[in-house]
Amino acid sequence: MRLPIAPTLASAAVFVARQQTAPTEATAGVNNTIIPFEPAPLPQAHCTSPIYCPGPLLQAVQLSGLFNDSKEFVDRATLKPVEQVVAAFAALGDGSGRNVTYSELQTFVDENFAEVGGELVAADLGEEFVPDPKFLNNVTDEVVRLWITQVHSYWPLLARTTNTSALIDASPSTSTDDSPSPTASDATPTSTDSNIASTGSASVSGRALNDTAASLQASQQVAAETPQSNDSDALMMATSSFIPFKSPRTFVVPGQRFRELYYWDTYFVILGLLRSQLSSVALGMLENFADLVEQFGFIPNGNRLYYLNRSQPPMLTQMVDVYLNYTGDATILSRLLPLLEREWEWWNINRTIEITSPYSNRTYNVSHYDVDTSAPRPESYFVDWQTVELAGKEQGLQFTDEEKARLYADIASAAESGHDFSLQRWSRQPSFIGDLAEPVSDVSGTPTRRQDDSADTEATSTADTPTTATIPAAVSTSRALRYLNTAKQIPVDLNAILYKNEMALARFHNITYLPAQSGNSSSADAGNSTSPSPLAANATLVELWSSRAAARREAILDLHWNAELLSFADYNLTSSLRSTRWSASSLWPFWAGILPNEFTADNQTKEERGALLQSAFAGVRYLIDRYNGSLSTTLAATNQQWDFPNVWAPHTQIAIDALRALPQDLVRAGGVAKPAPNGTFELIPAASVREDNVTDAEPTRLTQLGVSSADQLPLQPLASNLNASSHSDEALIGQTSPDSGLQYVGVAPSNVGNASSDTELWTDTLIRSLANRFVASSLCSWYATGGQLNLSTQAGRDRWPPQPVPAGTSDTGTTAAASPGQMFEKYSQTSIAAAGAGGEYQVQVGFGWTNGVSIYLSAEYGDILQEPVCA
Ligand SMILES: OC[C@H]1O[C@H](O[C@H]2O[C@H](CO)[C@@H](O)[C@H](O)[C@H]2O)[C@H](O)[C@@H](O)[C@@H]1O
Repeated sequence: MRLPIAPTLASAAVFVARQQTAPTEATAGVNNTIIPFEPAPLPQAHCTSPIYCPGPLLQAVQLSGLFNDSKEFVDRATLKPVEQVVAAFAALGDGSGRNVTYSELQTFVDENFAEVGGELVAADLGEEFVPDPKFLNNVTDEVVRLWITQVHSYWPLLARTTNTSALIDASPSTSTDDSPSPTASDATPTSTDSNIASTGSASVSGRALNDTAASLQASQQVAAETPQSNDSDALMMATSSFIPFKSPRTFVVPGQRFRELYYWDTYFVILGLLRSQLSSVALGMLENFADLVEQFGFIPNGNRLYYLNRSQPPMLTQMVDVYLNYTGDATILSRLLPLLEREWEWWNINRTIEITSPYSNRTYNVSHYDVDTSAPRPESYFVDWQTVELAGKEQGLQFTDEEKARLYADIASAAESGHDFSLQRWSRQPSFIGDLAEPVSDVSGTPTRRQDDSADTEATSTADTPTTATIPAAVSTSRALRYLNTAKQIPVDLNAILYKNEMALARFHNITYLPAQSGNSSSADAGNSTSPSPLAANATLVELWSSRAAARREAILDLHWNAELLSFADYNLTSSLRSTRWSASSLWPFWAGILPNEFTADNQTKEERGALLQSAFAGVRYLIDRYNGSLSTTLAATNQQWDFPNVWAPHTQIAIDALRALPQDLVRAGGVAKPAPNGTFELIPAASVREDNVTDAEPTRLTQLGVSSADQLPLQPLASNLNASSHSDEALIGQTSPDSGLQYVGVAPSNVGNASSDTELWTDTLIRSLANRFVASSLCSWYATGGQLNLSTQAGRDRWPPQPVPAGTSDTGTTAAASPGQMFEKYSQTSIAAAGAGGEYQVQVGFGWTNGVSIYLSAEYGDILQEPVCA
């Protein structure tokens, strides 16, 4: 959206301009404002487009304030060949990129760029799309069934394919298998190499991601009609940031500003697509990812040129696994298995380091997020540039060029994690998240900062440098990204994913199967074998992948498992300690099937070990009791979107799958949910742990949730109607809400469904609660934004009367008219009928993974999902 001149951004542009050394005419009025030029961004090896990658043109446009969201510019195709656009930009100002004015730039953008999204068109799902897929029969509650039927109907709104009439693939290198595509894995051993050590650690200089970006530009030529001519033959070669696939297959986008294919989102989308009987769409997405691995050796964050320097949580192997399990179609492995191995090699070479455990002195290869960049993310240029370049002006943080480059890399690395941003997970010393100055705004106006501020007392200087600093108390949340050091964290979820991938690769090599036949949807890419012979299982590769998995399991148990707290956690290379703060990432190893020795050793009875296993989830149980919503990412209220109170579909899914992955005999031995006469907080394991190695602080007694007492956690605000919305929170009962002045009362936790029997196993209780909570969040938020349920009874219609569509929310980001009622990308743990908030962009709707997980939960747990209470 072009802003006439948005007051905030325009004034920011003026403000920014005044920081520069370049001449400025700011006083002559905003249209004559000089766009900042210095410091010019450094050229980037993995992003070389003169338009969509860091350079004078991108910097001028993104810092001008012309676009409210930097992503809008980089998603616009040009109307002219790239050379002409670059030449037009060079003619502005004094010809060097300096002294360009706002109004000049506005004209330049108008004349040279198309509207966003032209490379994609809505895809027709054809006859495969049925309005009433079989899974609906599993959903017993009428409210849930009517809602999820509509959610299922949103797939066509999110289905896209390449607009072939707008794209001319001019690059043979992107459309043939045999074209030179020098990537990481070309230079590395394949899985037939059994020398694991040879592919061990990586350094920046060892990065093998080649400069494919320049050659890629030729593949993104857009056929565009010149706006100056009515001649329909006047097609000319334009360009865009879109990376086309080999075939224009259908794929599902997250929605709204996320108008391309996203990597880790797709795992959760596919879970829903399969249950919606859209397996060919799921397969097409697997094939799209296969194209990307063939072309680049890895899967970029999304299929945009500006995402080529980073990936996302590596979930393709898991996508293949769920597809294979659901459809039984092992033929897909003939094309995909070598590419899954190739992707693993990329992570091994580019994102794996060798570290020695302080706990055991053993050395391991572990993976982390570590993007090679020294410039702002093109799609978030404005905010990144502010974070880094205004650090001196705003906070007295005098970054060296090297420190600036490091911070840009840590910002991009957080984006690679998929958790952009979490101050708790990616800050230098997560235990020192200060008394952040800005309150969380979406929690009924109640600041929900942690009350344990003891660690902040010495960190109040605003001139700390990032090499030593934690987040000072006085720093606002929007500026706290200056304290990221993502690459120094060893993320427990990433290593759990890679472990699970290694296990899956071992399994895949243990299958004998027929390769794809011609006529099969994957055959076009798999070759034209007319009489395929079976591909045999390969014992050597089973052994190789099993040993890789075993090595990573050892590392995870050593570095990430806290046996006293019975919890996994990220490992922090700066403090050489596991994090003491709880996050949903702690559940991923259980999802991956890693069971620590405490639960398997035979020095305890099975019942004792079963009880211990239940304690490993005591924190999760307490969070369900304490808050209204599903599981949030962390318990630190930082105003970043991957911290409290935001709830994301992936975490509910992984938590449920973690519980499902536990060995059933142990679960049965653990029995029903333990009684908690004094409240469930008391069930949470606690231990004396060191929170950091920087100060000489004594070990602190902390629970699995990273606090010593319940009152150190953010509050669950009460709505004015206590009876309808409040629920059991034993730590707060009797206290007065600072928000409403009302007393907290104890009533049964809401929106958790009903126990199937008195003997319901503890895991089933948690699964039922989590599934109901997530469905309640997405259903209630959908209803609150105009979603309509046409119930069969008058009583039902009275409970769910049509809601007005609130002003400003009628644009679903898909097709507005078709669906009032919004499915959000994120929700809130403290409110059952609200979207999540915080972060660098407006909360988005559509929404791929929310719909996928909602459909999955309805299909798998339709018999225990209940009509929610939305008040
Ligand atoms: O533009 C800012 C960032 O947006 C993306 O991240 C968020 O949306 C993605 C799509 O749903 C999701 O995969 C990610 O987990 C979200 O945090 C993008 O992936 C980032 O790279 C980008 O910088």
